[in-house]
Amino acid sequence: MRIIGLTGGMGMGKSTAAAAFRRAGIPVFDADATVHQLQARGGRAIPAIEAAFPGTIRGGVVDRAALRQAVLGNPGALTRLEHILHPMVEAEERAFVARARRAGKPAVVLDIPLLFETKGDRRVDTVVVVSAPLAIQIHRIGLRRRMSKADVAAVIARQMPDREKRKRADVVIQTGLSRAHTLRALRRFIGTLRP
Ligand SMILES: CC(C)(COP(=O)(O)OP(=O)(O)OC[C@H]1O[C@@H](n2cnc3c(N)ncnc32)[C@H](O)[C@@H]1O)[C@@H](O)C(=O)NCCC(=O)NCCS
Ligand SMILES: Nc1ncnc2c1ncn2[C@@H]1O[C@H](COP(=O)(O)OP(=O)(O)OP(=O)(O)O)[C@@H](O)[C@H]1O
Repeated sequence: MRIIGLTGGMGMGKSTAAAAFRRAGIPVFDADATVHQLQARGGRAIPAIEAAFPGTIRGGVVDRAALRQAVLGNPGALTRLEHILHPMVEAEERAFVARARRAGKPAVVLDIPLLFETKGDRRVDTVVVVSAPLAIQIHRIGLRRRMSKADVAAVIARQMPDREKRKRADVVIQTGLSRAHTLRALRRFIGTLRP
């Protein structure tokens, strides 16, 4: 089974690319969504987050805005949060890969924003990086997310620079042009996966 890592900075187009893989019948593991599940009602991460960041759990679920406030711009706190979450995300990822293997899937995609930062690139066969110029990245984040400019800058600063990701990629998908252009490039890559 071919394991493809999909990564790229915030707003670079990971979710758009992941949707194209899903449409082609390739199962996608979504690390951001896994974090959300771990923090939602009954989520496994809630007790540890409550202990480390008192006041960020409201009504039994993580108040993400409050947690963001507690960790962004505070690298030590963000590292503590990552140490709680990343082992749980990796356990979910391993279970996902094992299920796909048992089901005889020819390929899977791991959509992981921090793929390189967490050394996840060692666990995949091919790394696909989605990339667009910084100005377009910031514009797209602004369209979609209710995050302050300072929060956006803090997240981008935390992530490996785009040029470094491109250097380490096996395949770079440009998302700075039209959506049609991006989808064509993805279809070309997906075509190379057929046995
Ligand atoms: C800080 C939190 C509470 C903010 O939640 P919120 O709903 O506001 O944002 P969301 O999760 O959608 O993330 C926004 C963007 O920031 C990126 N991001 C999230 N956490 C991190 C991080 N630790 N380092 C770099 N980028 C990150 C995401 O990939 C996404 O592009 C949340 O992102 C979180 O719990 N992060 C820690 C877990 C983590 O490292 N996630 C990254 C993927 S494994
Ligand atoms: N090739 C493209 N052309 C035009 N717009 C695009 C393209 N790719 C993505 N977008 C737009 O850019 C925004 C960000 O894309 P997407 O949600 O796929 O990024 P992401 O990397 O998953 O972001 P995040 O890490 O913040 O979740 C979306 O509003 C999407 O519609």
